[in-house]
Amino acid sequence: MTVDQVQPRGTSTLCAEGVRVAYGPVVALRDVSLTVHPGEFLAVTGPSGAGKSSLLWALGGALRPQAGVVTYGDEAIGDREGASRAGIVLVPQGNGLATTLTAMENALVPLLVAGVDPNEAHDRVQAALTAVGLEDSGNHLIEELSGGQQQRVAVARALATRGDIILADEPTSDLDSVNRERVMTLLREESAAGALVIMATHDPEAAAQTDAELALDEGAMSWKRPQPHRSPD
Ligand SMILES: Nc1ncnc2c1ncn2[C@@H]1O[C@H](COP(=O)(O)OP(=O)(O)OP(=O)(O)O)[C@@H](O)[C@H]1O
Repeated sequence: MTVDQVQPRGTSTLCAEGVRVAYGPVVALRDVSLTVHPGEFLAVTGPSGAGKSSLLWALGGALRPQAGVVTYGDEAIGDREGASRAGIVLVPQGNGLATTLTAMENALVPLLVAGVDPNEAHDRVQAALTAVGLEDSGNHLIEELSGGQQQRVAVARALATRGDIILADEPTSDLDSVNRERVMTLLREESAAGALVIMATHDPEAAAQTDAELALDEGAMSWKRPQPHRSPD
């Protein structure tokens, strides 16, 4: 996919205010607040168990915080269905693909559910698979693909959906350096076209390619590299 094929995106701001997430006695996020604008590319970093996935899931409506609120524009994000309707796309850690469907089928499902014309959906998915270097793998079952190829299918599925917000949980963790750069370029292109992109990562080189870096440590946040527009604390 080339930059001029990337569609312009929404104009709303994603906000989290005082978000707390706990799993029973385990507190995964403590009082997390952030505001992210269209076109921003944000990295979320921190050690294993720091709360990165929990933050992405809360922002994407996939879990409900015990306290605080997530809003996208004027809309409160309360569940995954509403978030999906609002254009929030999740690339989950471990890719979330159905192993007994093909790569093409996995990426087609969300488009067809959203009512995209089947021919257009097919073209979009083929373009996205080509963009991640898997133009010949559309008819392969997910279980026939390597871990890195599966991860690229998950990225292609998100690209084909053309969401306003892409929440990508360690989207480059299984990739070699060539494919990591390919995926990072695609995510940067999405952000340059106005998508709001938030990526959890353990990879400092990937994090360095974003506009800002939010660090989590035992659920508490700090800005390792502040957002360009953000006033100092
Ligand atoms: N479903 C769950 N049930 C219980 N505890 C959970 C659950 N999901 C996450 N946790 C706990 O919440 C904390 C934060 O987990 P989370 O997956 O958000 O961290 P992470 O930074 O994404 O970790 P990693 O880098 O290993 O993916 C951890 O202590 C984890 O064990």
